[in-house]
Amino acid sequence: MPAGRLPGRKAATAAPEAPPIRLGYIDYLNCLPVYFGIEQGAVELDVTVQKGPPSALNRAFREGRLDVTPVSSIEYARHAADCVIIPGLSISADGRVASILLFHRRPLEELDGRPVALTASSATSVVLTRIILELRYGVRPAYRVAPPDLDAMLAEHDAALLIGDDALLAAQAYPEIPHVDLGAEWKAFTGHPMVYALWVARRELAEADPAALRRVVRVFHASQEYAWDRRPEMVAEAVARRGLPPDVVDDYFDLIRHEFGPRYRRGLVAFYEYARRLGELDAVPPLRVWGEE
Ligand SMILES: C=C(O[C@@H]1C=C(C(=O)O)C=C[C@H]1O)C(=O)O
Repeated sequence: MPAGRLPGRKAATAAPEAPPIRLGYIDYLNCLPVYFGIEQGAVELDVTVQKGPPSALNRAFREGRLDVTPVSSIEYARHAADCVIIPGLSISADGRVASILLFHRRPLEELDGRPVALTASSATSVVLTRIILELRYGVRPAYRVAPPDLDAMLAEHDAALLIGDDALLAAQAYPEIPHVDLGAEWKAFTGHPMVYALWVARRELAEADPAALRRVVRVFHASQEYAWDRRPEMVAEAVARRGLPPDVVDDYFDLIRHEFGPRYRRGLVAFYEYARRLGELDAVPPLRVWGEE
């Protein structure tokens, strides 16, 4: 669906003059279980939608062009003062994730000083790649940001990071190219689940119109319930959208988690600690979850 309004109807309780919420939507299957009910018009929310890769939504939010959106978890840490975290929601996995993949032409232990391509779509997984390569494997490659095209990336680099649907599709298209799953690597290295993205709202909006934000939170939860109650339809929609085999999509929807409980929060703080150690963060920010402050 192009950027524009989702088919959800205007909420009856919205103030008539309230402008629609500007909502971000990561254009990957990992967001479908959160937005399926809204897309299908099953739950009401007055929104305009901007779709894009995480890096584009990170930037749009930073520049004040979105009110509520998923952002890379590292992006939250870099701009924590300007936003609040929507409770009970994330894009996470407890180990293998299937969509955060480092494809490699030589063993990871041999990547010291070698060129490694990092997808321009990511922020969090770029840092995760550094943590795994530098702290787990003890190598320090020469990183370059590149568009998410595996052929082009590996023509000039010894390894390439892809995320989201690009990674799911590349694993199907290039079964002969070895890859590691960075969610599994993170779990083996730290024992923690990994939180890749958080939904955030502009702090200004949270303070000026808490009722609007409460509505959004309710709708997100209702939309997810709708999605999981209709898992076969959701899988069929995902298959139609991306042309992935149904069993791959089904497996993916088992792996990807949207919770943000204590274990996931500890995993996120551990990730921030490592990021700080690598100079990717000045400090580990507090997790400011809306309603808990
Ligand atoms: C698990 C994923 O989570 C994501 C990874 C992100 C990142 O690396 O910055 C940001 C948002 C999510 O899309 C994925 O995209 O595969």
